[in-house]
Amino acid sequence: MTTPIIARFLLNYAAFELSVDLCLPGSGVSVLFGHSGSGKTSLLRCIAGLQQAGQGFLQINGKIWQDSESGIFIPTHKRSLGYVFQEANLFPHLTVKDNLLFGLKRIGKSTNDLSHILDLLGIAHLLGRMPDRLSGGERQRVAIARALALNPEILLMDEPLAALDFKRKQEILPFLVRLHQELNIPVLYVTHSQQEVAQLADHLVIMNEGKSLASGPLSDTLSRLDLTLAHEGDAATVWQTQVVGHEAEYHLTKVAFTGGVLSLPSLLLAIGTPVRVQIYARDVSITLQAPIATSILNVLSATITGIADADSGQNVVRLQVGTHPLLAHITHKSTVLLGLKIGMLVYVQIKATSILN
Ligand SMILES: Nc1ncnc2c1ncn2[C@@H]1O[C@H](COP(=O)(O)OP(=O)(O)OP(=O)(O)O)[C@@H](O)[C@H]1O
Repeated sequence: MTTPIIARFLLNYAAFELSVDLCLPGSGVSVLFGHSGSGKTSLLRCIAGLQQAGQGFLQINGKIWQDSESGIFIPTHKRSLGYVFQEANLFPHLTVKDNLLFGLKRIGKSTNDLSHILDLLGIAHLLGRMPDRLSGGERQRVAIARALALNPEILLMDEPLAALDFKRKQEILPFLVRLHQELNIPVLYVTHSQQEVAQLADHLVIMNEGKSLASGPLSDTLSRLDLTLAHEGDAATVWQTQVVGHEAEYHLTKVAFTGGVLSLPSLLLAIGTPVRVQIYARDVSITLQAPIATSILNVLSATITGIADADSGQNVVRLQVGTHPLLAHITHKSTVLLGLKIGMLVYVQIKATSILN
């Protein structure tokens, strides 16, 4: 059992107030998502102790790092945390190895102790290089390794991919996904990118004007009809599935989730491999009876759990498939013609899925 993170802060700048009361999982990736200026970095800085909120309570891994009522404020250098910024900020005059060893020698560690981290981030072959001979993505992977080197109890990442171009982002994301699967410390990850949310988040916090508008498991939060995310053109839910079989003759892979099986374009993955799939609301249609002749392979039974008011002729319908929430964007006319109501048992047809990892 991991202890949840408790973070309560009231921080006042001249023209901005951060006021949050969060309880976050003590493992996995919690993404802080929100518009520019919503307070994501300020929250991360309060957690790191780089900013001292006038009123605050922070508990990480069962330890109290701040309790303004009791006058407790552990300074940043005594907090067991790793911090990764947008820019890698490596020491330019030191090799990758010496950058990693900086701070480690003091506690008698060598790069041998880091072999797992080096493997995870694919940087073992770069140890002798100077930072100016690294690509942006490599530099950032070294910065992440440096943040992990001291074995922190939490990893804070502030838009670690924002300074990279599209190609470099695609290059580094699989490393972050691997980290996510193998790290057993909690990660707080700030981003504006929906792609990073879909690929990395287990828990999603939506920040708005210094407050947490929503905080919950990824798919539950993505599918909340009272939030704008579910209404956007690229609204989607993300399901955790597992490879259960392949149909080589049709170039298909079957993945199972609690609620059924999905067919996906062929994946070269062993049975049992976890796979995240992203299902766009625009790719989901609803039928009252099981379709008998349809080209769509993924037909699942579902229960309607919510219908948002029609906006410009379109309804957002939230469904439950097994234990997974699902969104469908359908025309208001279809909602009326089919007589869709909360609680109805229906079938969903899922036209396409994006495989995230
Ligand atoms: N040291 C400071 N003094 C005064 N105001 C500040 C300070 N730091 C941040 N702010 C203000 O606090 C608000 C929140 O800033 P913050 O950097 O936390 O937002 P953010 O959500 O991380 O934004 P972005 O996504 O653009 O990085 C902004 O209005 C910013 O101008």
